[in-house]
Amino acid sequence: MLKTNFLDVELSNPLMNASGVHCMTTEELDELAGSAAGAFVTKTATRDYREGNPEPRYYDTALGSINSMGLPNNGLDYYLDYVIKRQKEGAKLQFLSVTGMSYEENISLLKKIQESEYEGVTEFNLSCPNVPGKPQIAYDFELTEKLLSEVFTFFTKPIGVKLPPYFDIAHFDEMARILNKFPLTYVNSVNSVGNGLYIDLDKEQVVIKPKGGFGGLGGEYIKPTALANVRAFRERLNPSIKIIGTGGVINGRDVFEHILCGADLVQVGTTLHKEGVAVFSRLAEELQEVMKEKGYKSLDDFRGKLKVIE
Ligand SMILES: O=C1NC(=O)NC(C(=O)O)N1
Repeated sequence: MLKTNFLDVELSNPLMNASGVHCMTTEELDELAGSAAGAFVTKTATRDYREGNPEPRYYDTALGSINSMGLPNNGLDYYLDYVIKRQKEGAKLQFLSVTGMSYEENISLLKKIQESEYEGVTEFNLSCPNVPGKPQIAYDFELTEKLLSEVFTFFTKPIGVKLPPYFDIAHFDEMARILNKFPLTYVNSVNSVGNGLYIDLDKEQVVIKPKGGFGGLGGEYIKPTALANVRAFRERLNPSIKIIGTGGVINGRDVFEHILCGADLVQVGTTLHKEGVAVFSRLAEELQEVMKEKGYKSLDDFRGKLKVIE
């Protein structure tokens, strides 16, 4: 009922973690691999190990979360070794998330993956909002086009881009125009809604230390934005470019809405952080329930079929 196909690999369901949540260590990754999730993605890796921003840097709220992690990770080799090992053990589909701390590092990271034994998917994170002084790449259209143009002069393995949310139709148009130039496997919309501010009223204080309390928002706050980005890119991108929908998934109905907007896979961040890997079986059951209520037998029956008001 929930089975889906991605790069000719059959997945039991369209659910996976959002990069950054429950995927920093091999123990966490093993737990994801052993869970009901259809697939998993690693924490975004930079070339070298990164401590990340000072704590507190993550805070769960009633309606979602705010984070300013600052790309803490164990370095590319740690994650590359992990996915290659699992690939040799027969893993069919894996996602490795990467980003560089400079233009040159972005290129050198992808060259290293291209030259490695890894045959899985690379998720190129163009949208981390939390490294002080490092603007989100994908908000710079020229830079994004320049970077992807160079990447595709040598990169031939499956690759998707993790995008920030856009809030202007002209930006959807411009970004889609650029992305349609490249043989991307997919586009993942959205990363956290950058630079929000959450206040502890009793203390009259922010709740995270980095950047004066500014951080990326996740959870219920961002579902309408996430759905709009999934829908906008599905409407604009070549059908050969798949869509991964991320943002605001609390229950099976939210998963259904992402797929209705065009998502092929759906990632879960904040709710996974709050609930642990049991969230995947809950969401799978709830999605099946919604589909049954509506008389759908497969995801293809309703994917991308959101109706407008004529
Ligand atoms: O791309 C990212 N998005 C986030 O919301 N946080 C992390 C991070 O800060 O490392 N990175």
